[in-house]
Amino acid sequence: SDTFIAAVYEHAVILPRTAHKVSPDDALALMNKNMDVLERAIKEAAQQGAHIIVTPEDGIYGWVFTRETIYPYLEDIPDPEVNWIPCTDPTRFGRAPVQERLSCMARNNSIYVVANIGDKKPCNSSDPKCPSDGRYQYNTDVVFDSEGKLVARYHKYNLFRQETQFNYPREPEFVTFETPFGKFGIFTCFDILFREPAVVLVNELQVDTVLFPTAWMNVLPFLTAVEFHSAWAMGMGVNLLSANTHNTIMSMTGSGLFTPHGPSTYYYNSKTKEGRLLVAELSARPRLSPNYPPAVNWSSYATSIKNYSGENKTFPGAVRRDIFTFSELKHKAGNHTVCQKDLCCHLTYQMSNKSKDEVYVLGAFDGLHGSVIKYHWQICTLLKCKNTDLSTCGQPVETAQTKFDMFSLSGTFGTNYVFPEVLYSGVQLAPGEFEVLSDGRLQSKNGTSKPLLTVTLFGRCYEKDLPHPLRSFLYPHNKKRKQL
Ligand SMILES: NC(=O)CCCC[C@@H]1SC[C@@H]2NC(=O)N[C@@H]21
Repeated sequence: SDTFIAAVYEHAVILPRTAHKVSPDDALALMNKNMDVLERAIKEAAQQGAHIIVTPEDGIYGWVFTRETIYPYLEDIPDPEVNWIPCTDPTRFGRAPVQERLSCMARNNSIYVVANIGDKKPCNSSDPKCPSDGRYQYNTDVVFDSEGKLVARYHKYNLFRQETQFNYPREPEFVTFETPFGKFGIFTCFDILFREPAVVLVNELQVDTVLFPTAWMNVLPFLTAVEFHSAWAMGMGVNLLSANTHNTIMSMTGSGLFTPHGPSTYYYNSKTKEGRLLVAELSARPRLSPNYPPAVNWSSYATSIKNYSGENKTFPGAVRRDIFTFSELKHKAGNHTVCQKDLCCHLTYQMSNKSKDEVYVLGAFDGLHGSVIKYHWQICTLLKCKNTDLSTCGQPVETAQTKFDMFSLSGTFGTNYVFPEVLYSGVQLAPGEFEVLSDGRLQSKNGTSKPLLTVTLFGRCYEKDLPHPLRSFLYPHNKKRKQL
């Protein structure tokens, strides 16, 4: 069929009450409490006609673990090649109550169910990389089809900071599966910032829709969940079904059904403690749709024009640890250029009202981001400073009062991987209010309906990333895959 109905559930995970190791029965009791909530969401999604539902990373037991304390929560998850329906044959691969229950939820409600659980794989001294406790532990996504069959298993490749409870898989896995409603790929959370497996799934394996369980901590100004995930779907030209964990203390909120044209529906709520189900109808094969966005040459416009207004003063400013080059937008309207290293960013803008209480800047960043894992960003951004003191430009700010009649932002990017972001006051997206031209300009269509926080072209130069320090230490002989 041309379309399908997709659902994501932002789940407020019930966390373990103790940091100590618990028995397998206690671990299962906690996981069952979470699965009780997920089951209600799955039933509701199925009633609304959904063909597939995505639930969040860490959604069944949380994230506060050591290798040892997570062990009772893990199950051996077989390769889907084995053709297994845990609901009808629960003991075929040993004890697997979580897989059994997820499979039954899928089967009983005739819906594909996507969940994130932990996989354990015993190893021994014949494997020189085998951890000293005799097992590998993986952060794992699983997919059960509408008959309850395990059809996909994906081990998270780009672990985030303190996920010390899990191992890095030796190689990235490129997991896809076909359905009557398109080809699907899957990866998890921090993976979205890297080439493998994310870009390979889209550009080489040509998936239509990416399934994306996440536990994403929001970071303004460029990396709040809905902002970046919506931009990634647009930049890559695929559907992205993003289910975030809901935990406001950890700044985790923001889920959505994102398409190549922008968000179909999304949710961001930092006030409530409740979860939320989102359901929407999406194109099954967006690349075949007549209005699929044309390819973009991200540097075409910016390299073709002369730098605007060379006499604007620039100043350095920190966005977290990254030092940007900024230039203040002193007037109600104008043209600006700001450059850093190989990147020049151009902006034409007109504010609806120029308030004395708010300062906006144009910023450029071209360099390595990150302290342990170092990966290369090229960023052009129009952003609101926290207050009128220029030293606050780049600090998180959630509200604004200034609307724009127009903006047009472009940059001399050295990459094809540029993700267009527009964020309004209150961390709200701007569906249908902006467009990306084939020459690389990100511009408003009819001005902004709400005050503006940021307009950003977020570029990733994957080939300039430094080798991952831990992965190179563990697996020094792994070859770099040839890039397209
Ligand atoms: N569970 C995860 O893998 C979390 C990862 C991503 C969070 C993103 S990565 C860069 C930003 N820094 C954060 O703390 N949150 C954002």
